[in-house]
Amino acid sequence: MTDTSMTYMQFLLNERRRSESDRDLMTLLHGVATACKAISNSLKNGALADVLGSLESENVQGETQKKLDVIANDIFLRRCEFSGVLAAMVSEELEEIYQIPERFPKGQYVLFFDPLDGSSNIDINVSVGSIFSILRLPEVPDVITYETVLRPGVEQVAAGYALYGPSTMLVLSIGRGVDGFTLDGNIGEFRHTHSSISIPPEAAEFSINASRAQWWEPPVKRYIDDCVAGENGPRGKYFNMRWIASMVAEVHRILLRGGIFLYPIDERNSDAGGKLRLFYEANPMAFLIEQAGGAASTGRERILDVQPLTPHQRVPVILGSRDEVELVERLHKEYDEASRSSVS
Ligand SMILES: O=P(O)(O)OC[C@H]1O[C@](O)(COP(=O)(O)O)[C@@H](O)[C@@H]1O
Ligand SMILES: [Mg+2]
Ligand SMILES: [Mg+2]
Repeated sequence: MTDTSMTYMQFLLNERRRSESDRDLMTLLHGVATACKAISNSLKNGALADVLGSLESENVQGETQKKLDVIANDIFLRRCEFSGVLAAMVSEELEEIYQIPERFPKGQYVLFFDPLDGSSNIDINVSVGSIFSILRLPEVPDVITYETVLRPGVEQVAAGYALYGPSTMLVLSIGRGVDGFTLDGNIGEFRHTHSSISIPPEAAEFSINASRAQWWEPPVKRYIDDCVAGENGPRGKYFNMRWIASMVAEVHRILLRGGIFLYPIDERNSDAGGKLRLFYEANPMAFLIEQAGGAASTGRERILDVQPLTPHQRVPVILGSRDEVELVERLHKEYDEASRSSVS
């Protein structure tokens, strides 16, 4: 039974005592939670406050920025830059690395974040989120370059997300399982509501943007066709489908009731390497999913082992219940082997 009287701050202090995690990591995790509370507040008034709609500007991904993408980005920078524990920040909304201003002390941590995930849902009042990933540098160089921070996902020391839904939640791992907190509007504090979250290995629910089926690779087509075939098909059971178009909301559902989420590489996004970004979407979600007993793959490789090349790199994402992800990986392996043997 989760002791819901425990606040997020108390949880961090306990974790610090139990796992000798250093004080600086807890300071940063507190700053991130404060940023998420402020974003939750900005969202709450929706059309009553001037936060909906798009700007003229585009981000480094070539996407038109939503007002809230920029508001949330500023909130993260302002709430974390003075923490004294950061070496730099990397955001979906900033092309360059955000260097910590000279006037603030620096530390060894790098914060990667997607300030507002599920942006296409903001103006229609559907759940959105924020995603973060934390890396610890061996030392603090004077100037942080991308070479310094382009580390594989296995090196993350913490990751999590905030979900701005009917309630606001924060889900986090510091490498010792996954815990969830719900924002208590009466005291303005996150309280511990979900402890040691674990994903059931089997699943009967998939989520994928089916409008892209025409461009999928054969292994993905095969996997989805078999699910859709239901009881009379090769899987011998019914599979339900969900697509919220907010990765945070999909991952949250999977953490709580299992399932599989796929945003695979396809003919339309293959030049970009996929849709979702490695550093502030795929890596943090893969860290959480694995900590909860699930699996996260590109279809051909464990996401946390992907060797990063560029800061806003995209990768195929297939994550969730272990048995399902392993099945999708097997289908990719068989397909690649068959393709290779057919050309040789
Ligand atoms: O528009 P599509 O193809 O359904 O894609 C939805 C996906 O794109 C995203 O919105 C991308 O994230 P951002 O909103 O942070 O750019 C994911 O949250 C979601 O899973
Ligand atoms: Mg996103
Ligand atoms: Mg975003």
